[in-house]
Amino acid sequence: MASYDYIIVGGGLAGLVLAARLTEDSSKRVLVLEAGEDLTADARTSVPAMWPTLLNTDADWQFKTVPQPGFNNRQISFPQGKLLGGSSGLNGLSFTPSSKANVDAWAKLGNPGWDWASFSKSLAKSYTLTTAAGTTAGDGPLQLSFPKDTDNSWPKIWQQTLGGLGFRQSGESYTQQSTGPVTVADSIHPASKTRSYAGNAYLEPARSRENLTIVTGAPVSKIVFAKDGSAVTAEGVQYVKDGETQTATGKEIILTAGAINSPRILEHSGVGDAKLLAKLGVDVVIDNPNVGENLQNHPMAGLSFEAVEDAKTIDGLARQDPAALQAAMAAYAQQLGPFASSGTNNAAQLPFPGIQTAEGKAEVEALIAKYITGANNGGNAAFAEAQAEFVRSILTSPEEASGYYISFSGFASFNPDGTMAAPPPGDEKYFSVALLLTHPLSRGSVHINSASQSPTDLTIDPQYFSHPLDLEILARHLRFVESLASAEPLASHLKAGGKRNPAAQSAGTFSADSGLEKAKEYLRQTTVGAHHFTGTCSMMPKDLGGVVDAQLRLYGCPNLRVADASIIPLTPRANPQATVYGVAEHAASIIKGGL
Ligand SMILES: Cc1cc2nc3c(=O)[nH]c(=O)nc-3n(C[C@H](O)[C@H](O)[C@H](O)COP(=O)(O)OP(=O)(O)OC[C@H]3O[C@@H](n4cnc5c(N)ncnc54)[C@H](O)[C@@H]3O)c2cc1C
Repeated sequence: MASYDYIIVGGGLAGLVLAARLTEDSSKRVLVLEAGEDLTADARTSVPAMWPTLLNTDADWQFKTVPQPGFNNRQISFPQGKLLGGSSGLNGLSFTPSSKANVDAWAKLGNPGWDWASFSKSLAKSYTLTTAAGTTAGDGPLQLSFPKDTDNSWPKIWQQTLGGLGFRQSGESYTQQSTGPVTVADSIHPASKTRSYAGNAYLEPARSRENLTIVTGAPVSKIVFAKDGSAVTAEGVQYVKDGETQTATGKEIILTAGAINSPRILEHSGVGDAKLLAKLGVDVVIDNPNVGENLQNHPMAGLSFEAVEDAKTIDGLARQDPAALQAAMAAYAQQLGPFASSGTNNAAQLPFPGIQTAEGKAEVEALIAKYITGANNGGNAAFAEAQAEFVRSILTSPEEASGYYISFSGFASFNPDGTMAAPPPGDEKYFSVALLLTHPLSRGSVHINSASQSPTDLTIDPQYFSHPLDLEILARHLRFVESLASAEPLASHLKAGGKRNPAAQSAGTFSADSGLEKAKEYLRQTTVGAHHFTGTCSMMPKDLGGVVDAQLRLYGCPNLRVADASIIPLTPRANPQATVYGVAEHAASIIKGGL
């Protein structure tokens, strides 16, 4: 049986960052076990716009929530990458670091060394950013760039419209804080305009190292523990390869299977709530009811508005019009056009609508007083208090964002089950704004419901909108989206009285007196979950709800660490990949003894 210094369970975003960094020391032998396959040579991972073609294939875990009462009992299906590189190989490419306030709040929970000042250094190790002017910042493996197109007027329209409403770009858009319009970088290589991700940027330079072994198509079923009195040591892992169960042993195990699968593997291995595990017939190794709790995700909604006839949008391509497809392919040959970018570069981080006025301040204070109460906070009371304090500080500051707005030159709407909706038939063009609640208070859970491993052995319950303040805040941001559409210069690029996405069309306007209630009902009907799960093996003191300590060691088993999106105790304010790269770089420094 082979033995290693480190066994990395899950060769996804965090797993491959760790594999690359830990094998820099040639004396350390590292094994990576990845359930999915190596698709690094597959065009669906490399051509930026092709990622949706990987959804609902074998490269996707194809998860589904239980019915969500806050979403009128809809079940929301959602993807997670099952391939070398994990979700970084099929994600939407936006690279949006979180705010200083968010990361500092992790440290405040009792995680020394995880404040913004320290964490941002690890984040900076991960990327090289090439600006539109061709200058570079940083020298990390991941390549970031902006679209090269110069004939697109939407970015200016977006910035000028927000500028007219008092929101000017501030701070640095991708390396620190920023409130107002932001130009978001893509994880796309500036030279080739292909996806840059853990599967190539981190893996390629490390792949040929003799001390690195990668096994794909190798789902890990459990961690093997040894018990000596009350001391628990992780000895190795059990995995399946070509239908055969195998075991690998290692001095240290690092779990990086993502926010859904990391707690799943722990529970199948006997680490979790003893009562739940005993009921399912799993032998309990470490009793910690926090495993699988604190599941956080951004609720995401949006509005599409009909654009004027000569607007440049991607609706023709989305309707698979052959001429539009041909034009997009020709443009991609020049490293331009919709295939060469995420299409989500023009965004905004905006505070509570109206916070700049005395009325707005009073409104948010009244909402906080009404809704942040013990009865609503649920779960671990001490954590709920800390989380509420953090969210209160965000909501009451004109410098912090409670809404993340992503503009899109085309129809962008979701089906009731969370999948992307196609544009309605016809030849109308659309401009859309997707809206995310940056820091939801609602928290859910993911737990196994059976000791036997199967695709249905998980109960995933994000509990969207279970905290009533989330809906109240998002509804006010939705109204603000509507008001944006009637502000200049954007208004002149939309058809007066034009169509909207069908659900918005039937809901009517949200700005009238009864609009807030309409907005809430529209959100219950149409909001979906982003693919941004965090928190299920949270890093914080155990009595606050923690699963790992600030060195990322599992409570009760010091040679098992968790080091992926699941350790993030308070979710980042927008798309999380940048933060997960930072977490993995930080973890590598901790493990190598540098921190
Ligand atoms: C469709 C989609 C779009 C997204 N868009 C964006 C975006 O535009 N911007 C952004 O910032 N973020 C985005 N994200 C989120 C981002 O990609 C994730 O937050 C990030 O990849 C999480 O990293 P991770 O290492 O925790 O997990 P992952 O990258 O998901 O890696 C986990 C790995 O573990 C493997 N694994 C799981 N279980 C086992 C097992 N039992 N045995 C062996 N291997 C196992 C998985 O197959 C996977 O490879 C998106 C995510 C998705 C799914």
